[in-house]
Amino acid sequence: MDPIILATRGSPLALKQAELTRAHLAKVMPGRPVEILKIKTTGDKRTQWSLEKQGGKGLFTKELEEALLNGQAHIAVHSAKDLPTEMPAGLELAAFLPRENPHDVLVVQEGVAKPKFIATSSPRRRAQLKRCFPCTVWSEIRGNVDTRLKKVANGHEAQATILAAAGLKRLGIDNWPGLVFKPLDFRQMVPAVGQGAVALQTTTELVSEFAIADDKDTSRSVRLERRFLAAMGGGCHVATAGFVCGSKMLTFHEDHGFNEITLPKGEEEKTVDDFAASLIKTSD
Ligand SMILES: NCc1[nH]cc(CCC(=O)O)c1CC(=O)O
Repeated sequence: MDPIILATRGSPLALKQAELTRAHLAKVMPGRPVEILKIKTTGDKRTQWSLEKQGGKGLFTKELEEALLNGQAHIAVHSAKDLPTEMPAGLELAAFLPRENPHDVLVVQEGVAKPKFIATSSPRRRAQLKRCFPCTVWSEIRGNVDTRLKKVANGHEAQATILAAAGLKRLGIDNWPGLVFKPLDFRQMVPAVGQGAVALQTTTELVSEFAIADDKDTSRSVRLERRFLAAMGGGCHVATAGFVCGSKMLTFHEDHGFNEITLPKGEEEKTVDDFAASLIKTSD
């Protein structure tokens, strides 16, 4: 039987996500061999680029999408968080793996109660944590999860950073010499849209074939979160956050602060659209 080819970035976290996908497909489509194709994205090549200033959309996804469109791969495995809301024609999200812990974690040098210097390249994280640490000086940080942990532990760049619990968990990291991990609750830090979820993207022709791999609960939440982000006109360079849990959606936006809304059954999409429209209207 022809193998299913998974396109993935080569970072340690991306490779873990590809392995998870392989294991998940082995369960839902037993007997189908799965191969992993590593692809370097612009974001992997341009390690010195500021994600805020030169970031642009799709820095970690574009080359994976190209592999789908030119037939090199059947599925592109993405961190849902890194995936722009606009998708090239002919591509769709076929499935989401069950979501990992969606929380963010403040990683601080041991013995530092209030970090004066925090490094993060995420405007979402900075805008939210500024409320807890108004006097902190903020800088950007790049690199894989372990690179960032090393940078903070050796103290050259900052005294603290913020990481996704999901990434740490998937890499099997639950402590680091010289650092303390402090999980942030949702009121301090609304997660990024899609955080903790792995999205399986395919061509339109293959969507139905891989729909069997979809975790319905994750899919519903992340699709609603992405709908909110799209309505707010955001990518990862805007401080917009959204997280759906059961019948609630938590949001944060730099101009509108924190909000919690209820999503009535059967009217979830309309409620998200109306809420986004009401926020946009108040900023006119
Ligand atoms: N932007 C990089 C990125 N993309 C996804 C994750 C973590 C895993 C996830 O959220 O699913 C990370 C690292 C981080 O934010 O700490």
